[in-house]
Amino acid sequence: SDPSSSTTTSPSSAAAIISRFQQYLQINTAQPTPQYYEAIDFLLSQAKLLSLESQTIEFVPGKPLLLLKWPGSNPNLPAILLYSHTDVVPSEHNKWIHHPFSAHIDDNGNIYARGSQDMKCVGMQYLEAVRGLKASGYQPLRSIYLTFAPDEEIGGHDGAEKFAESEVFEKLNVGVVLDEGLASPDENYRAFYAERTPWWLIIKATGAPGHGAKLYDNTAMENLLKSIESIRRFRASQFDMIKAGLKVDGEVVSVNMAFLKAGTPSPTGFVMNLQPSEAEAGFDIRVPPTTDSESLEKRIAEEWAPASRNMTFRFKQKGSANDKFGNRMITKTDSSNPWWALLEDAIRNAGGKLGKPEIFPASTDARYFRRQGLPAIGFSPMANTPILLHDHNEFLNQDEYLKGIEIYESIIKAYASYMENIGENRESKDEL
Ligand code: MET
Ligand SMILES: [Zn+2]
Ligand SMILES: [Zn+2]
Repeated sequence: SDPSSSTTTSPSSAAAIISRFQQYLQINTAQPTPQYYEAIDFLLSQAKLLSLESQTIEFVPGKPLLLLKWPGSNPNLPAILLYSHTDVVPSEHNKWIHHPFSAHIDDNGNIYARGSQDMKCVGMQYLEAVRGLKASGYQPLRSIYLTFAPDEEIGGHDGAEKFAESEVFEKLNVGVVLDEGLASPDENYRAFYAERTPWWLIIKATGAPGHGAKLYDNTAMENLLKSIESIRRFRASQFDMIKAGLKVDGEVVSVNMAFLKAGTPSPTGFVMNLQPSEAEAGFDIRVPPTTDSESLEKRIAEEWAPASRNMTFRFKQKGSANDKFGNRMITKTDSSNPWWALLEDAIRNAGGKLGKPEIFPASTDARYFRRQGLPAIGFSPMANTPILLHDHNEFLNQDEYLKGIEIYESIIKAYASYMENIGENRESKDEL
């Protein structure tokens, strides 16, 4: 038979691997109407070919979470969880050079798709790494779980949050979680030991309504603008520390205005000669794990939305700072956490380089596992790649993707072969 044709049709060939990645990318799982069942069906068909055990769980109807298992030979040892989310953020199709669900590969080998970086790459790379390890005859000591979860991009409340709090999860006896990281424009991969927690703040001003021609105090618009100015100054103070090179993204509080809602609408536009009695603004705030959240809350109550200026505030989302044992949600990177050193070694052994441990500047579902007191590491093997998550023209180069599979084979092997019984009695250890 023709050897070249058998290479291209073999499931382990690069062409077959890339084609499976494209297939996953082509499923439209964009919020707010992700096609979850199509994604799960595709992943399940892959899991069957790999003889993995599978279970689909719907903590909330219509929001399936796929749980796969490669059983280890020693089920008493805590297991490894390879975590990914199936949903992606929406995209403005007509502003992309290739349609975001085409998974088009250009002449440079760049694969364009929403989710190519965040984080369908990682989900499929886990599966491909499992395929490679199985083909090599590897047998894990620890059980390996793969989770494909819904709704990360809208907060993870009906996905990872419920999963991490479930009895199903407790029974898995997970010892360490891998979740997403970020692309790196240089040759060093990035790994994250913590993340900023999201506070989605809505402030509302009320004030006296009146004629558009009148100057008077305590209008809703004026009250809101004073707050916006105060928030803008705070934002600048945080950004200045980054600009001065004193801090990096994950170490300061970010505040960005997400919306402004004010005015009196009419069929022909906003009414111009009427000062509205209400005005609202929404802010995406990200709080580092080291920030004193009480003082930030005080700042919000006293400076950004003071009752004395007829302001109120509420949180659309407010992540917790501490885990369920009252500890800060920070995964250790020192010798007390062998998973970190194992990760570093495994990446190096596969020919990759890892930069310094970082705080993830945005938010991931890893926070729900850290909240359970578990070590969770954010890592997406994308070096030499511009950071394009949530951006137009998100892409990942196919060679980087293939390299990432080798990196995961090395990591999974190191993790699932690790003998030491760790990750147990965490609660009592913290009390000592
Ligand atoms: C705030 S929920 C997390 C959604 C997304 N990963 C983000 O960081 O914006
Ligand atoms: Zn993500
Ligand atoms: Zn995202």
